[in-house]
Amino acid sequence: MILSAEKKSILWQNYFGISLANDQLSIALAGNPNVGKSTIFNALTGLHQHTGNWPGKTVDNAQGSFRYQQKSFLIVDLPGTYSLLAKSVEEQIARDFLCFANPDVTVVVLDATCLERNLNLALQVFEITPKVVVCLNLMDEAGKKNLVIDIPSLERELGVPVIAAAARQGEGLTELRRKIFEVATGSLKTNPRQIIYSKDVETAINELLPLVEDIAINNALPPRWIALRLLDGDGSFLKSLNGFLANDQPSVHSWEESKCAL
Ligand SMILES: Nc1nc2c(ncn2[C@@H]2O[C@H](COP(=O)(O)OP(=O)(O)OP(=O)(O)O)[C@@H](O)[C@H]2O)c(=O)[nH]1
Ligand SMILES: [Mg+2]
Repeated sequence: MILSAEKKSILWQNYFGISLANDQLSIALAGNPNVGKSTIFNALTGLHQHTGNWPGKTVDNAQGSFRYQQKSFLIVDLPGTYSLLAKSVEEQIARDFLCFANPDVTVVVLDATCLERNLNLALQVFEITPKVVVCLNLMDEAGKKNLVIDIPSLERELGVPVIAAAARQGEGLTELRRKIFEVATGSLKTNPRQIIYSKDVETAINELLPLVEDIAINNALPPRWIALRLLDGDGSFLKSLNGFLANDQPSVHSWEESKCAL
């Protein structure tokens, strides 16, 4: 379900302490630590930035805005995370934002010098939202290591736009803005690669789906993602989900109630 602009801006204020205007398109900037997220954030937003803390946490929060093709964009620089199976506070913040904020586009920044490790996060984000642009940053460093990356093939394999960039040198950012615009406005449709798990896991997912569907619909969060976290026994995610349902979706039953139905 797509949240209305009004409902989304209330949710952002209440849950994330971020002021999102009704006519603004929203961008989440995610990636492993130290891959150049803040460099990209600074290059896109210039002086139009606002920093603070995430509500109730001592972790920095940076938001900024820019205009492109007569549209205003609000971009949120998320803490670096290796995985959405969150352990640290930083990882929980990034995971909660990606799961509950419903950004119009998520930019996943990858380090081109260690693609394999970085792709893990991209594949996890694909399970939450199709509206993804991959920014393959540090291409200059990859060049120094004689790494050659076949971008069109990677794009085909991933099913989302892949932009090669060297953000410190300002390379790739014009194309990045264009793809952000196209995915956020829906003029470019993506089809991110989905992980198919073992037969047993897929059977278990299918058994859980009917039980989590109405939670998922009200949250704009794919039921499959919720089912996977239940199978993981991911207590941190379930706690966040309950908190979110209690604060913003009081009409939706909590996970504790759904568990009774299982
Ligand atoms: N060579 C090169 N260095 C870059 C590039 N992009 C960013 N850097 C450098 O990489 C370092 C980390 O960049 P940040 O933008 O702070 O990375 P980050 O992802 O925000 O890091 P965390 O917030 O700690 O997760 C800085 O020294 C940047 O100047 C690039 O494309 N090429
Ligand atoms: Mg940073």
